[in-house]
Amino acid sequence: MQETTISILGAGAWGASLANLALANGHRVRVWSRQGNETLAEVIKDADIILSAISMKGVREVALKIQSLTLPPETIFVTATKGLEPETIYTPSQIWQSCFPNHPVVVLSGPNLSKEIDQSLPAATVVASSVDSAAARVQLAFSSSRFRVYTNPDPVGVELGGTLKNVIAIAAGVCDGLQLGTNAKAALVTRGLTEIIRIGNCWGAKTETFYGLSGLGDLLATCNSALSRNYQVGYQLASGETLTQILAKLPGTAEGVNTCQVLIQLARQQNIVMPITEQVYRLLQSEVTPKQALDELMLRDIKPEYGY
Ligand SMILES: NC(=O)C1=CN([C@@H]2O[C@H](COP(=O)(O)OP(=O)(O)OC[C@H]3O[C@@H](n4cnc5c(N)ncnc54)[C@H](OP(=O)(O)O)[C@@H]3O)[C@@H](O)[C@H]2O)C=CC1
Ligand SMILES: O=C(CO)COP(=O)(O)O
Repeated sequence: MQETTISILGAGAWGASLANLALANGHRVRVWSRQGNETLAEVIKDADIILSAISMKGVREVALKIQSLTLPPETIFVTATKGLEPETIYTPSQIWQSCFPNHPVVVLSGPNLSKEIDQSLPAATVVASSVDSAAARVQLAFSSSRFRVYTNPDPVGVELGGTLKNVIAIAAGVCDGLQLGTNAKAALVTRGLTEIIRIGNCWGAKTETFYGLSGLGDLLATCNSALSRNYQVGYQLASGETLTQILAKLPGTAEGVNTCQVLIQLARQQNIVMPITEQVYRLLQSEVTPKQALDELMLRDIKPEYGY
């Protein structure tokens, strides 16, 4: 395998897992975090690939810092963040691309609970870019017998699958916390996917992408695992804890909390019907209890399965 210099930005759970995957493949790997001793300039020097696993709230700040540094034009940016910027409704890849218009940007997203990856359990993911050669380079750099990497030509669709499922994972946690059963969970996840496709199409994402690993695949993983922080938020809300209490003890980031706010803003502006997302939003705002949110969903007007 071609040895590559990979700089990972963010030493949280996902950044650390991705750094270990790259190290195991024999690449030169450097990791930057706010807590580290090395400067950003030192860490990204001579990087072939700069991979960001920074949580959404820090993406633009770090991208702007790198903008002031000099980079060779062939440096590839990879983004593994699953969130939306509230002010612009940009996805992370759109932020990186707007800051670095002449560099290839690749999205990496899939059903990838970091704790399982850290145990070397098998997993698959997707890398997507408008620059095929960049996606192929990242695919090669991260592929191994325990991490199967597919390419996809729809970066925004791949990215939104990972981002939008976090809101449905909060709802899935509530569903399990209330012990509503397997039928309810299947209905919730399936109707959740309908909402994801409905709003995802607004960004120009392809419907078929949402049926792939980065969409349905990640939705299934996150809605069915206690390892998911977003699922945990919902599960603990169902047991009566407040959002403040839950977030205070949550290990790491649950991006779905902020993503839900951004989605509701967009859905209301564009008149997109998103009943599950709406109830998750109201629950996070303490406007409804989990039981009231369930009743609101079950008692909506009856309608055909497809269409609004
Ligand atoms: N964990 C997982 O299983 C997966 C996570 N993801 C996504 O990856 C992203 C990161 O998740 P995860 O690693 O779990 O989260 P963590 O909370 O564990 O880590 C977040 C990282 O972002 C950094 N960060 C936050 N704000 C800033 C800032 N302003 N400037 C610089 N660095 C900042 C943190 O730095 P510091 O330590 O200094 O606070 C930390 O390194 C999220 O978008 C998540 O949805 C995607 C797939 C799997
Ligand atoms: O995105 C993830 C798995 O693919 C991680 O999910 P959480 O952020 O909910 O832990």
